[in-house]
Amino acid sequence: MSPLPEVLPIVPFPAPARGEVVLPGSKSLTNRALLLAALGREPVTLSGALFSEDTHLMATALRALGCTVEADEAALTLRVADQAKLFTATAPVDVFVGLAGTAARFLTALCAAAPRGVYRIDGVEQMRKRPMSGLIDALRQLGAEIICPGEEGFFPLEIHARGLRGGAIELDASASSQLLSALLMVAPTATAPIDIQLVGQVRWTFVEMTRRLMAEFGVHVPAASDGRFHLAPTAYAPPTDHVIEPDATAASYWQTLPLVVGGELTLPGLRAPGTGLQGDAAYAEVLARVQARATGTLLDEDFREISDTFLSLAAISPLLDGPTRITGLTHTRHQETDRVAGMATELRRLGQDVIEEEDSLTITPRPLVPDQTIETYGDHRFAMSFGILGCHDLRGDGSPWLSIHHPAVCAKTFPHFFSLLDHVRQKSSDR
Ligand SMILES: O=C(O)C1=C[C@@H](OP(=O)(O)O)[C@@H](O)[C@H](O)C1
Ligand SMILES: C=C(OP(=O)(O)O)C(=O)O
Repeated sequence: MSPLPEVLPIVPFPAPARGEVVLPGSKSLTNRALLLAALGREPVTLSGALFSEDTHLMATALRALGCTVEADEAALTLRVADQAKLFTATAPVDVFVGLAGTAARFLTALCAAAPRGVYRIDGVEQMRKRPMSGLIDALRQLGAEIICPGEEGFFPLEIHARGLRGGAIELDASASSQLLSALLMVAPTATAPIDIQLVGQVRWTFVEMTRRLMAEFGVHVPAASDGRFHLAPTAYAPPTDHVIEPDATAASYWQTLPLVVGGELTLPGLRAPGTGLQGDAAYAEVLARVQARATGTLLDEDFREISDTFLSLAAISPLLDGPTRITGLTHTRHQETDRVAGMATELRRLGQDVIEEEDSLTITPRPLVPDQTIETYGDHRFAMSFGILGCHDLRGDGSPWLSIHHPAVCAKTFPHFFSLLDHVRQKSSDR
């Protein structure tokens, strides 16, 4: 794969999209499965795994913590072994989480649950601004010693581990459901039962994914009752082999492309809404409503539970038949970037009428302004979602009219996104 340029002009599709798109494995499932495999005793092979920056960070961290992670990118497998060597280092261990929210939250919980050792965890500058305090508070209530050498409640962290002691605690996971997922996954390793009382709202889809994957790895956690989880100390019993589902969020770009260029794509292995572990599969239902709406009427969609996919729709909203209102977005202001503000800025750059509120965006289509370069703010989803918009043949002559600044940010979850887009464009025009 040749390196992507600093600014990438997107070549419009000359023909409707056709063919098959092989999706990468799910980021959320790969990083959860790596952690859960590390908590087992026997070797575990993950197949269909995602190979990207976020999963590389997770695998590298687990190796730094002592276990073996063998990666075979050609076969898309990750094999976790030598779990007995975890946490055996006598010197402090440095763990780098980059901008990976999953790695950041899951590894913080894992290190705090370690029986011994000193762990220094840090990420990139933007990661130092992402919410951590709910998890830090909860882990401290369970006996963890966590020092924040910078700003209290944010990375970098220094953890002096001595295991988790159990007990009744409160957790505020309103800023990120990953804070709760992280705690749930390590809670069974505590020396006594843990009761987690949630304070504030939680987005449930990714928590359900966590609970269901934990069950596949041998630990059954009853669903929350009145916002309370009860977790008894239980040993993980991972399967020898575990298959990762294709990434439902990554699928959203390819599901959106036919709305932009026509045609149809097949996405082998993608689970239909409600049939797999990923809530983002419900994006297909949003697209069905987009296609069913009467011209000129408002499309009003709550993306709170599937917010990673909101950019996929927002970026192509200039091409839709009426205004689009997208709600449920407040928490996305604290992700890779402030996604609400960034999306408003980029859509306005393209001439769109955008109303930005704390929790929502309302986009009324206006004629697209060509020859603009989309800023990506270090956020993979800006690069990919506007990459799909650029496939629209705005001038009708196949000439690029939209460019993406720093397209390589897609490496966070989908390193070959733009080469795959080229391939699909080629295959579509071959017919
Ligand atoms: O648990 C997970 O795997 C994820 C949870 C969501 O994060 P928040 O709960 O922080 O919104 C989502 O945006 C992220 O991409 C993956
Ligand atoms: C929010 C996202 O990632 P993270 O896992 O870093 O939170 C995302 O992938 O859209």
